[in-house]
Amino acid sequence: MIGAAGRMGSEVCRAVEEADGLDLVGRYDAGDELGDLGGADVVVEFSVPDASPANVAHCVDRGINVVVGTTGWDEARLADLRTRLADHPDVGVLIAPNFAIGAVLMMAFAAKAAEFYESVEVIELHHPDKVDAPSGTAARTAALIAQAREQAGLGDVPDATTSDPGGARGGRADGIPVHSVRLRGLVAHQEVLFGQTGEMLTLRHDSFDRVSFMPGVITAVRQVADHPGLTVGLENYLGI
Ligand SMILES: NC(=O)c1ccc[n+]([C@@H]2O[C@H](COP(=O)([O-])OP(=O)(O)OC[C@H]3O[C@@H](n4cnc5c(N)ncnc54)[C@H](O)[C@@H]3O)[C@@H](O)[C@H]2O)c1
Ligand SMILES: O=C(O)C1=N[C@H](C(=O)O)CCC1
Repeated sequence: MIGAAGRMGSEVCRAVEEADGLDLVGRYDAGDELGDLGGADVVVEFSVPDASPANVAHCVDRGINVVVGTTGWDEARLADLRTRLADHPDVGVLIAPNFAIGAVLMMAFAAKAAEFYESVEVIELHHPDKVDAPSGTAARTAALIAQAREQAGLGDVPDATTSDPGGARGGRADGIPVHSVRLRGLVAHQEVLFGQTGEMLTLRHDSFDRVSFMPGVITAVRQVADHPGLTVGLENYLGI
């Protein structure tokens, strides 16, 4: 486990220790020498966006499969990883912005709904110790929605705003409005609002506890070696 001392890392260590047929062979965090990672077959990586690419590269170069939950993997970082994986065709890497089954379904439902609505906005809500905004889940949701809208021939979301000195309209990801809330007491939550004349559809998912991510992480650990190359999104392992 890389990032073992973190909120997610410590929960993953617990889950792996409780899982039948899995052995936790090493815990690594900032400043630790990764070396051969204790001879691991699979590494789980939940660290920080700026450290994750180097950690994953270290594993790939040693032929170790990796399950990555760290966010911040933009297209440039993914492209570098694909290049690296080309030299290690047997290694599997899964990068998933959200391992909660409900969040994976919410993203799939949002992609499905996108073509039917003129307006859409994403609101993500997380604990205030989170360092990145928008969340990886919101960024991925926006990318999926943007792709579906483009395929459906939908243009920009309607928005007549011409004055917004304080940034009250929030940010944009792939052209989709995204609003990031940071609030003590929250864990990880997201709403996707779809609007059409006379109606509105709201999709909402809540992770109230980090245990919600563990079934997805354990499923990924068990499957990653059977999926060589780079996979983005747990839905690809779940047949969603
Ligand atoms: N995919 C998901 O389902 C999911 C769920 C929750 C969080 N996340 C993401 O996981 C990441 C971690 O979240 P968290 O809440 O556990 O954060 P955290 O701050 O609690 O933990 C991060 C850990 O990484 C360690 N770290 C920092 N630099 C490192 C390095 N170079 N090498 C190894 N370890 C290093 C830190 O010391 C810390 O222990 C974030 O990017 C977050 O967005 C993803
Ligand atoms: O707690 C976090 O940080 C989370 N990050 C992921 C994201 O950015 O989408 C998933 C949910 C929790």
